[in-house]
Amino acid sequence: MNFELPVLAPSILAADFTKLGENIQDCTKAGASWIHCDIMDGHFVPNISFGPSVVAAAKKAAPEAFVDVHLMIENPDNFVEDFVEAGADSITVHYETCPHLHRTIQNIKKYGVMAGVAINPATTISNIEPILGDADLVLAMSVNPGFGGQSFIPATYDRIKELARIRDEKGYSYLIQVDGGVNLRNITKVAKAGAEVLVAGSSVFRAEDITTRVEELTEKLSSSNE
Ligand SMILES: O=C(CO)[C@@H](O)[C@H](O)COP(=O)(O)O
Ligand SMILES: [Co+2]
Repeated sequence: MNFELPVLAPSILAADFTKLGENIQDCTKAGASWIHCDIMDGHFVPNISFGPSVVAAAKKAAPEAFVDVHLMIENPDNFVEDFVEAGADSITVHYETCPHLHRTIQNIKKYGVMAGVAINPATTISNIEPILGDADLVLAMSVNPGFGGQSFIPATYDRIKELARIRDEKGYSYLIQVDGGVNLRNITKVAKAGAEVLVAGSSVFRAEDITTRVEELTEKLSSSNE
């Protein structure tokens, strides 16, 4: 899969589902190479979103896009195969839902997709240190998971830096992803802290013009490297 870092991952949770394909294509037209899909079960998080059929529809709308599936569900192992079949290119599970996280990560990798580990804002990074060498992606949640449209929690900046420090020190290779409350005002600071995959939902899909907003956010990401 071809993408340059840092990369924007528009979250379709905030899309207009009556025009999902069109909304996604507005993103890819503007150069978005990732699409983020939020799966919520009403148990781990207090909200229900959608399942594999919507992920399959997203993949159909943009077959060339990298489909990033964020599982905010209990017992994620039971659903990995369904999301792979739906077209997921990466599957991220929450540390908080996985008593056998090592096994879950290996199970995801068995399908040949990227395996990610997410942590809630209140979870200490040291909890996932034993698994960091196996993870392809680490997602530091910058809001409490469950809803779009929340405000970015500023303590996340230090957590991103810590994840980058551990990766350098240990020679690991995971991508650092940040999710929640990313917008035009803070995206440069989030990227400069070391985030490489930046999820944005409401900032993209609630904009007057989705394509323009993706271009604006991507431009800020490109210049954050300078
Ligand atoms: O996983 C989640 C929320 O739990 C996110 O992916 C949100 O969907 C991001 O939305 P915004 O905060 O950017 O509106
Ligand atoms: Co998400």
